[in-house]
Amino acid sequence: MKIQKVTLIGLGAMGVFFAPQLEDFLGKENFRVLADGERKQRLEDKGVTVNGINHKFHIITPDTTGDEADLIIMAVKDTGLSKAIEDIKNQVGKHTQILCVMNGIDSENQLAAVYGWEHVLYSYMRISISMKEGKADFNPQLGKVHFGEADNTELTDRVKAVKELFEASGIKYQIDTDMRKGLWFKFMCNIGENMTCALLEVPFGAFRESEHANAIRHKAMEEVIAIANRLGIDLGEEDIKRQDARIQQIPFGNKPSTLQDLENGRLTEIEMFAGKVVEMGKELGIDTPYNWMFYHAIKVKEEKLSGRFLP
Ligand SMILES: NC(=O)C1=CN([C@@H]2O[C@H](COP(=O)(O)OP(=O)(O)OC[C@H]3O[C@@H](n4cnc5c(N)ncnc54)[C@H](OP(=O)(O)O)[C@@H]3O)[C@@H](O)[C@H]2O)C=CC1
Ligand SMILES: CC(C)(CO)C(=O)C(=O)O
Repeated sequence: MKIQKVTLIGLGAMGVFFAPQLEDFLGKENFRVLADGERKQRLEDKGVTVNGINHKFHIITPDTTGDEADLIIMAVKDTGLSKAIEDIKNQVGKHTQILCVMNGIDSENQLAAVYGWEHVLYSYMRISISMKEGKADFNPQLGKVHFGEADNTELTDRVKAVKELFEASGIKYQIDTDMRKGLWFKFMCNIGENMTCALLEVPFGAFRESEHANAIRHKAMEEVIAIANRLGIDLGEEDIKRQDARIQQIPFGNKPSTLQDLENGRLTEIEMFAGKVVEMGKELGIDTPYNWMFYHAIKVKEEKLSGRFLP
């Protein structure tokens, strides 16, 4: 299996981690961005500017038929996932593989429910990029896409094919031996960090200085560990310690995406973060009071965005 044609849906912060290198390697015809309507027009007219270079990628629409991709990369937000799952329909052929690089632990399940696990690999990102008005500046060497089967003790043909593509196009990647653990570790960090920072309106720097911010972060992460353990995922206190050390190195003023969403007047991915923890806690009989509070408090912050409580 060789990947020659790639379709990306979601040319935002995470999408631009891949797009320039894939276009360089595959050529303009074989690297396509899926979009329609006003979004297509905007991407064709203005493109996106990545590290100072303007790119106008080859845009195709969801109704394009007979031109399936070997690989689909999905980099939309949770709020756009259901529509994106529909939009890729004509891109999925017999051998197509899909990487959905979103945060959270559920996007792969949602994709597999529609297209089948034979088309879906696990994936998540470890890099922070912020995109505003079609512009993003970042060092692609400082982050990675993680991907693979649930268990990668031995690489399957489809994982080898994606690995070969990323190597050839210079995209930094990592294949975790246990991808489900990787995904849940990232989820646990997002719950602790994104939710706490969004609730308290503080940047990552708060975790260097405030025992109170860390107390909330730790309790929220412990709820994720309790759920993960019940599902047989080997996450524990040592993983919290690992992240405690790492968090000291994040630039003081950086903000997780949930706080950035609120500050930019956008709805957040609260349903796939605290919402999912509360939902799974209920199903498994595990109390999740910290995530319950995050869920409802951040929902109120979203309601405030529309000016709902102005006197
Ligand atoms: N940003 C970060 O640092 C990180 C983000 N993540 C995760 O990655 C995922 C993506 O986040 P991010 O890249 O920041 O989000 P962005 O909002 O920057 O990008 C999402 C992109 O998807 C586009 N889009 C949405 N729906 C469709 C559709 N149906 N067809 C075509 N394009 C569509 C949006 O277009 P438009 O703008 O026109 O609406 C936008 O360009 C999220 O789950 C996030 O949590 C993970 C790690 C780090
Ligand atoms: C960039 C990073 C890793 C920081 O928590 C993230 O996933 C987010 O902001 O949503």
